[in-house]
Amino acid sequence: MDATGLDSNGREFKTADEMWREHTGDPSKKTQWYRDGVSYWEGVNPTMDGVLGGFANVNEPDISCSEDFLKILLSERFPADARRQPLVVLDCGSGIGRVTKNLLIRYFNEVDLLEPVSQFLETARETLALGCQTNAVHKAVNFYCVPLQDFTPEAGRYDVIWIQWCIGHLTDEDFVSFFKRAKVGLKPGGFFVLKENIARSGFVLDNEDRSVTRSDKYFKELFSQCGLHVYRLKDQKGFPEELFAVKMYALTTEAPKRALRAKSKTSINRPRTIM
Ligand SMILES: C[S@@+](CC[C@H](N)C(=O)[O-])C[C@H]1O[C@@H](n2cnc3c(N)ncnc32)[C@H](O)[C@@H]1O
Repeated sequence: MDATGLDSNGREFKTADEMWREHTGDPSKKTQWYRDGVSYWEGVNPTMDGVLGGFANVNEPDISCSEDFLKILLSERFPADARRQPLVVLDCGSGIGRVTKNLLIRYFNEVDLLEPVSQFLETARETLALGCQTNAVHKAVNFYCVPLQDFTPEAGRYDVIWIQWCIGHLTDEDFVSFFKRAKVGLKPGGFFVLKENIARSGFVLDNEDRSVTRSDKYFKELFSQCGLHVYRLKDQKGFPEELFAVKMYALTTEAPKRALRAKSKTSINRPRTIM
């Protein structure tokens, strides 16, 4: 990737590849990169304020904007009158289960959670067991304590794989390899939702939590390497000005169907012989 970037100390990188080489260029550096990322989150309180970096107030606009997006996607891809099987979702980098509890459990019959920090996952398990709309037809089923780079989903289990505010921990190589493996976990018609902070250009490396904020262009280049297509895109609204912009991408394995183009004027108006 040839995007230029900065780290949180103001250091400039001419290319993302230069940054990745420096931080993850050999197996021991890469192991350390992922260890540092998880250690950072292990030191954070398992609370809403903790997982939202001190901005618990963004929970409400975040969930509301995600819900609007999800409703449209489900109605287009899995219309209620055509559904024959229960809806299943995977919440990746679920933290304390904030997105599951406030959104996913209401729309899906089964939710699986994946989170590498065990105290977060335990908090999610306890919160979800305490009711919060969990019942016989809407329930959290599997709790996987693994990082995304080591996870391969069960083939054909998920209608939706939701990935919010965690993909920045993955190197470009692991990003692409994760999505390629995860595609197999989707049911026919299934899709990914990726919700992420967006850099104005290139990338920004956070040296503290070992995560990279990528630009929209950077993400689109990676999606193309994964063989994924942007089916729909929505900008988050209502967040404080000082925060990064946030986008939601719905990604599919098949290219969006284009409406049949009307015959071009030139072909319509072209002189024809009278039969
Ligand atoms: C900003 S929190 C977001 C949590 C949750 N998605 C939410 O929106 O409330 C980032 C989460 O990513 C998790 N994480 C860190 N490294 C990860 C990795 N390699 N794979 C998956 N998740 C990771 C952290 O443990 C943390 O729970």
